[in-house]
Amino acid sequence: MNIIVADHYEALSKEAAKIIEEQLQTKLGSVLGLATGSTPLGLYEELIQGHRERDVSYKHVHTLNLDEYVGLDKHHPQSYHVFMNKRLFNHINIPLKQTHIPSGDASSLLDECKRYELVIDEVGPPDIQVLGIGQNGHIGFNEPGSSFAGITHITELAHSTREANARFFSSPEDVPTHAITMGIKSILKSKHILLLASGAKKAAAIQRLLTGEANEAFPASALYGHPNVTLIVDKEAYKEME
Ligand SMILES: O=P(O)(O)OC[C@H]1O[C@](O)(CO)[C@@H](O)[C@@H]1O
Repeated sequence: MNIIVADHYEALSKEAAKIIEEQLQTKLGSVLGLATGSTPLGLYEELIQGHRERDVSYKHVHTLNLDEYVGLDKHHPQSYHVFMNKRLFNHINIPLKQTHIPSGDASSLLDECKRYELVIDEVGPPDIQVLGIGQNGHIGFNEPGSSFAGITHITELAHSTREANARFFSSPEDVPTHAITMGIKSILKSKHILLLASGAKKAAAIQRLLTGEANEAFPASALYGHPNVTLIVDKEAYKEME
């Protein structure tokens, strides 16, 4: 695992944006795997700036998002569809038909999981997959105990994940109980994984990631089995290692 320790969150976001923009220079029609949550927000701002100021183009890019809440339609303000449109897609020149996010309100969630796995195979694998990490080590919405052989599936969110994400909802009970997520096996198909972690709240997870062993109790440890992972952390998230 290649590790980049950035001084602070802004530097981390710039490092990640640099890697993505280099990828886009190499291959116009790159496939980007994207994540939600707070961590990639700075990266998305950098990418928007790169599009506006340096003419970085997304015309031929395809994106694949990791997950979506079950039960929220794509216009719900807390859906990951709205998140991605507001935070990135509406500000760059990517045709929306080239952006892919699982539907959390499909009439058959099982069929939606199968459909999305086919989309991953048709569009992907991502040249770069952006990942955040939960305090409990989740990647995507693969909570502790998720199989490393898992493909796109419906998952029950851990209590701690619902608590952590309650900040985005008007009340904690409004946080959905389930999500549709790419499985760990689907995530590991990506050619290069960019794992981002910022802030003291992630320090314990990063320490465990860098000192532990592969174990389904800690989903991020599945990344040991991938040949091309770059971890970009800020000093706060890396402090247990120093
Ligand atoms: O970046 P955050 O908000 O700390 O979230 C970490 C991870 O948790 C999730 O938001 C899911 O809870 C992921 O999408 C994200 O990668």
